[in-house]
Amino acid sequence: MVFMAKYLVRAFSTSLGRHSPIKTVAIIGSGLMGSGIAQVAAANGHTVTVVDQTDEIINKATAAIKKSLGRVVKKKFPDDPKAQQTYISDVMSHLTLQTDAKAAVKSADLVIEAIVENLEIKRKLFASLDKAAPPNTIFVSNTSSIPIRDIATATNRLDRFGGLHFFNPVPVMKLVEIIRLPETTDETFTALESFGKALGKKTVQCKDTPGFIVNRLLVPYMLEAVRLVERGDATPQDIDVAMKLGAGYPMGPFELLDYVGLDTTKFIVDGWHQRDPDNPLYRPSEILNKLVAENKLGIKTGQGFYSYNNK
Ligand SMILES: CCCCCCC[C@H](O)CC(=O)SCCNC(=O)CCNC(=O)[C@H](O)C(C)(C)COP(=O)([O-])OP(=O)([O-])OC[C@H]1O[C@@H](n2cnc3c(N)ncnc32)[C@H](O)[C@@H]1OP(=O)([O-])[O-]
Ligand SMILES: NC(=O)c1ccc[n+]([C@@H]2O[C@H](COP(=O)([O-])OP(=O)(O)OC[C@H]3O[C@@H](n4cnc5c(N)ncnc54)[C@H](O)[C@@H]3O)[C@@H](O)[C@H]2O)c1
Repeated sequence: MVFMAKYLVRAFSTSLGRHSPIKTVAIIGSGLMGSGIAQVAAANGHTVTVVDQTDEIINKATAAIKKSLGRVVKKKFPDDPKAQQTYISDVMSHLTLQTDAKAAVKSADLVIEAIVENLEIKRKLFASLDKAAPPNTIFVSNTSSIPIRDIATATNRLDRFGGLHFFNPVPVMKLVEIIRLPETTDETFTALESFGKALGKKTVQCKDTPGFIVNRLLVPYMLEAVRLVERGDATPQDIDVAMKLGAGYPMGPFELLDYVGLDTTKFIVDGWHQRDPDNPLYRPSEILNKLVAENKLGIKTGQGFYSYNNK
């Protein structure tokens, strides 16, 4: 009986992935996350339009996707350059990159927002997309730290709104958190779950609680690492070595901060500090503020806690 129940659960969850009602996806924001999500959605057969603010940014994103696909095919088709090229061309043929968000959402089953971590900018975007997209289109935000409700109330579709939180680098990280509002319908939730599975990800669900699951635990850890340095207790290099070799993490906290982006990190810390000013966990960090003021944002600008100019 137990075996039968397990079998049915597994069969159902597999069929969910295969029969995702989401075929056409618009992704707003072509940075680290938007380009990664676009790549994975296109590689799994979705028709994807990615939107950003300028052609220059779009070109950069196209190059980043091709570079990442280059890494994927090396593993998928070792020693077969022709198959590698065919795969890359096929994925790219499912992708359009452009600058008109309203046009992009007109035929989308799902809109994924992956723009800068700023509530007012996200609300403004969603308010305008709400008017341009068909009524049945589902909207999600990939926000790291902003309550989904605060973003969703800019629209009139709370029943078709949720959070879909991917992890960086999207082509490699296997998890997607699905955030559900009380108004999110079962139909919307199931569609998001099947979309996550269709992308080959493991999904977990969480209420609209600060940081959801992963960032609720990760952010205090990362900030405590920065405070160790601010107190002069240890260097970033030694802390990174310690956490990799002593705790088994694939990256140390400073490598990960540079990887995630120090601007995104600062947006998260400032937002949580504003919401919860007495909580010492989210006290602003002097080092982080200084690096961001100097446009040292991590890997994406070539300099953060570490320098990447020679890489
Ligand atoms: C204040 C706090 C702030 C918190 C912010 C939160 C942010 C956010 O909301 C949540 C997050 O995302 S949190 C962040 C969550 N993220 C983490 O915690 C990440 C932690 N880091 C890691 O898991 C690893 O260091 C990496 C996977 C990044 C690199 O692995 P590695 O072993 O050091 O180096 P490797 O050997 O080069 O790569 C290994 C394999 O991956 C492949 N590949 C890599 N990049 C690729 C790409 N872009 N495309 C395609 N493929 C890519 C590569 O080809 C290779 O394949 P192979 O078949 O094995 O040859
Ligand atoms: N960096 C991470 O590791 C990570 C992980 C998970 C979630 N997130 C979240 O994903 C979102 C994007 O983060 P990112 O790291 O990809 O940022 P990023 O800075 O790499 O990219 C953001 C992109 O959005 C574009 N953009 C800004 N406003 C826009 C608008 N109005 N219309 C169209 N494009 C616009 C920018 O030009 C930029 O290309 C944020 O909400 C962030 O919190 C980030």
